[in-house]
Amino acid sequence: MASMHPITFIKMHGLGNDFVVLDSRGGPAITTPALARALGDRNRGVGFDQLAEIRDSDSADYALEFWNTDGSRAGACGNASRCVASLMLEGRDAVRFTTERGLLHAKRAEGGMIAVNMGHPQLDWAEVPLAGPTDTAHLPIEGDPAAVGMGNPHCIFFVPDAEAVDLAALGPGLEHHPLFPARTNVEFASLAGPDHLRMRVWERGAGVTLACGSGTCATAVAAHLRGLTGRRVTVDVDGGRLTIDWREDGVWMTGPVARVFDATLSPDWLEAV
Ligand SMILES: N[C@H](CCC[C@H](N)C(=O)O)C(=O)O
Repeated sequence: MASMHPITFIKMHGLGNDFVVLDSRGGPAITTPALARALGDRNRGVGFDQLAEIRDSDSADYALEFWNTDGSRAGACGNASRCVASLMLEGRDAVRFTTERGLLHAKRAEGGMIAVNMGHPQLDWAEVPLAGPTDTAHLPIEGDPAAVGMGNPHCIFFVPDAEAVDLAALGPGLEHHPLFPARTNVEFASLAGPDHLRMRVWERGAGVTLACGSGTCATAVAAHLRGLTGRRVTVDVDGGRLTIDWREDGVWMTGPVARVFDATLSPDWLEAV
């Protein structure tokens, strides 16, 4: 892939859910499926769970586009949204940005944390999307999972012990289950205490990750709808802790972010992509 200008990027993570952030505002979009796959290669590229590209927006402060390591697009990514917001919040109290699912908001929270409103959950089968009319609260899949959309699809299982689940063994089959025509992210959660969940995730297009913001929101929504928790919960994922608050104006997610390094892609490497 030839490029006229050096491409710089920022490596970030939220609870170990790691990202390459590209900023192509003021110019043409950079990411292609081939570039996402090459950059996502942890041996020959940089490595990430998702790539987030910042674009210009007519209606908000900026727009965000998300890519998985397999070169597919993701409609939502909560942790990358929080990471990019932390950059954009410099000198501002709040930011508004557009994603595939619409307008979202983010702001600073206590202790250096960043909070993002991930919007309203999608509980209708067509919105998730599922393959046909189905009760999203109880899917006809062994283990009685629920389906929740957060701008991307999630299939959530409540199990006695999330830590005992073999994600790598179960993830691929569920990601490609025929009930989910756009594939799905898969979460396994157990109740760790009052309004406290333990959750682990297999991500569509990326595999096992240490955290998934949209998945945490979807799990908190499903847990509340099943009567397991209130509307505000603490969720422990493999990479740390997120707080989810399902309010009137949407599902808020609060947690830490980290900027790891800034770098420039080598033109020679880019040429070979
Ligand atoms: N890690 C992201 C979700 C990526 C979802 C992606 N794997 C998809 O294809 O939907 C998050 O923090 O929300």
